[in-house]
Amino acid sequence: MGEDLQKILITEEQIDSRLAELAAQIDKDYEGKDILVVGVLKGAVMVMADLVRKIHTPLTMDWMAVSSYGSGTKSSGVVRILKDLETDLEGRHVLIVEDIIDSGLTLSWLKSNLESRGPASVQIATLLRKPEAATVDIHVEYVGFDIANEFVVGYGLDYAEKYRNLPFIGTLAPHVYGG
Ligand SMILES: O=P(O)(O)OC[C@H]1O[C@H](OP(=O)(O)OP(=O)(O)O)[C@H](O)[C@@H]1O
Ligand code: HPA
Ligand SMILES: [Mg+2]
Repeated sequence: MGEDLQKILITEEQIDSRLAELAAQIDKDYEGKDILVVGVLKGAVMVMADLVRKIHTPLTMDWMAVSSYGSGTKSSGVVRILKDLETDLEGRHVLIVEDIIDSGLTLSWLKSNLESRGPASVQIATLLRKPEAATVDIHVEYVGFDIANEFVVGYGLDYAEKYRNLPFIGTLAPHVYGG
């Protein structure tokens, strides 16, 4: 797997300390409330697992699976629900946890979908964001790192379902894409 990588963009240690900062901010902002943390499968699994363990505010977890990428590197723009939440959102403080905001299409669709279910609030936490790739304007409360507009893998992020288990964020060598 090593020869598939071009470079490491964000190390395991950098991810860990940035998530601790985000968790501290979340604890401050949600003081006195219960949070319903919604993880977006499959990419957000690692962020979700590591972030919630650093949050001290009472919380429950639920999962949603949506997909807009299929097996390629470009968003199709069509978001499909593959698995819905099991929780009633009425009156809940919802915090969506994502691995990455790229075009923003997935989250902008997901946020309005969840907002239509009567929650008290819906906010977003994402490990990564690509400001140059945004095609929709979406307000995000908690951002781990803004990165350049290149395809990244690791720490939950895949290319054709591979590399999710890398403990860091990296970029792929051109030969992996068939280049
Ligand atoms: O901002 P966007 O351009 O919409 O891209 C971001 C979304 O795309 C990826 O998910 P994907 O649909 O590939 O599913 P996965 O999490 O199972 O990999 C990623 O995990 C985000 O959910
Ligand atoms: O850069 C990316 N890498 C992996 N999956 C993704 N889904 C959206 N953007 C990306
Ligand atoms: Mg995802």
